[in-house]
Amino acid sequence: MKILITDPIHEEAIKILKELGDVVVATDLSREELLKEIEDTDILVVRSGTKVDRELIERGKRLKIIGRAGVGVDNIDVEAATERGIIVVNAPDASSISVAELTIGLMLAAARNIVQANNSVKRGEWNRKKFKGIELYGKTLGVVGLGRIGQQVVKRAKAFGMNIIAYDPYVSKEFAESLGVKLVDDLNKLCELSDVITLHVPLTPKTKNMIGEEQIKRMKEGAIIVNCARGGLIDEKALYEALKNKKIRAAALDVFEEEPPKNNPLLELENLICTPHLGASTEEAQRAAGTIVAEQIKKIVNGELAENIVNMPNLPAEVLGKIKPYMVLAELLGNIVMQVLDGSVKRVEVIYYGNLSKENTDLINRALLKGLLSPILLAGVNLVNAPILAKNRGIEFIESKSNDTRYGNAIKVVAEANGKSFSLVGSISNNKPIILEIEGYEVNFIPESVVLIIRHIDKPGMIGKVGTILGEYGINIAEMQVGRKEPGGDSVMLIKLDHNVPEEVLKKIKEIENIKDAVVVKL
Ligand SMILES: NC(=O)c1ccc[n+]([C@@H]2O[C@H](COP(=O)([O-])OP(=O)(O)OC[C@H]3O[C@@H](n4cnc5c(N)ncnc54)[C@H](O)[C@@H]3O)[C@@H](O)[C@H]2O)c1
Ligand SMILES: O=C(O)[C@H](O)COP(=O)(O)O
Repeated sequence: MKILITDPIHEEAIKILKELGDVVVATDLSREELLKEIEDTDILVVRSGTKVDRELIERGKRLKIIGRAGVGVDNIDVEAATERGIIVVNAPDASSISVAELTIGLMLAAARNIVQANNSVKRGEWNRKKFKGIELYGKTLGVVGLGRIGQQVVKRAKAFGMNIIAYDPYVSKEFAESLGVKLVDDLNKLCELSDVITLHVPLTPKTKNMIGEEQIKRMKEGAIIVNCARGGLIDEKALYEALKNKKIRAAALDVFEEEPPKNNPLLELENLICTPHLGASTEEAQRAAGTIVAEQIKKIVNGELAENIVNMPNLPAEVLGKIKPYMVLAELLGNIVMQVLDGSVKRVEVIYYGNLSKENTDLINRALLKGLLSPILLAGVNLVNAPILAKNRGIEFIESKSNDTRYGNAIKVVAEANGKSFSLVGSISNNKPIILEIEGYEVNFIPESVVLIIRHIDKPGMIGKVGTILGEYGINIAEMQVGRKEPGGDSVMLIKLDHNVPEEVLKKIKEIENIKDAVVVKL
């Protein structure tokens, strides 16, 4: 397995990755070299320096995982990766404290002209008047984005005696209050009220240029603005004008719209201080980002669920622990359904029962679709792309939740293909998937190995006839059960076998009088 690392990552992370495969560290590749290297790469590990676009992803025919040793995935075409079933994984918590500390550092530097004063002294000057600053104490700090980093900034700014307000439409007033922050419901209002503004939101179409001419116009005369989030959040032209005419006292940027900045007029301004995207560049953050992402990759390679997969819902470890057995069950149910229907599935309905119906079932749905598609698609179905693949094949997927407790925590799957329908109810017993109902008939059956599913009319001797044919061909029965609603009526036989059933044996079984249908399911 080839693991290609194209940005500098911590040596501890490289050590972990070396246990998994052949690591190639190549941090100075040209675009052409990168396009060549990716062709036989299984796992790509990057930071923000490598542009992982659609072209690169499509060239990576063997690519299965893209690891981002850091937070932002805006340099990765996650959509293109998802379509190919490539898992994108990152380390979202690794650098929050480092970025918050840099933010505070830049805020202080901007308020006290530390950078300009340092440069002046080094030039041989001693100008105490020119560099008079302002205190942060008692000033209002406007935090845009109250996520991981925003919260760390709040904690630290409180120690300076700042009054903190925040704008984040996705957090509650109560949550903000618990941090000692007053939430404002409008970005313009935050701009009007703040002495210092700091940005901690992701760059999305919605947040692009969120600080523009209008917002700057609303700001207090002499406000300070800090951006340690992403270039592109601030309209750099508007910022340039405001810094030049001193409407804004100072700006401190760790990030630029184009990195590294080329011919950017902002760099000529005395009241603009900056760092070259250093937010996460500390020993601690780099060790954490690298090792977290390497451990996540290790989990995925070992077939375990990783917590930080970007193109799948992320659930807290304790929730994941609870639903994991049901993911195994759902995948199994989907697999059985497809093998039984053996046709073009048009519609799949899943119903969750018991306490399971209260959980986030997205991952279970994905597992079900993965199980459903695996028997018919040669390769490449995984939890990431299963919903897209199902949609592309025109499969209608319907999920509902029931508070009916008759099965306990259970999953019912009803699917239709070529005018035929098939249903199964499954649950977990002693940590193992179990079938509780098949086509409405109650059973209690652990599905594994090879299962022969027979629909028949309940007549004396049916089991014997099937058993005799299997015996003639040396096929051993490990377990068998019959589900029926009434004696003499339609019934279902479930037979677990130690060996596969050849076509001719299946044909003979189907020819037995009163047998309506027989299918072999391999698990
Ligand atoms: N400078 C660096 O080296 C560096 C390092 C790490 C992260 N970052 C960047 O910092 C930013 C924040 O990272 P984080 O880990 O705190 O992210 P996060 O996901 O934990 O928090 C983002 C917050 O922004 C809020 N938000 C989203 N859209 C918003 C909008 N339109 N208006 C207001 N709030 C909105 C969300 O509700 C969330 O609370 C990201 O852009 C990330 O890429 C930069
Ligand atoms: O999103 C991030 O993690 C930061 O922007 C840091 O990027 P870097 O890993 O390239 O330093």
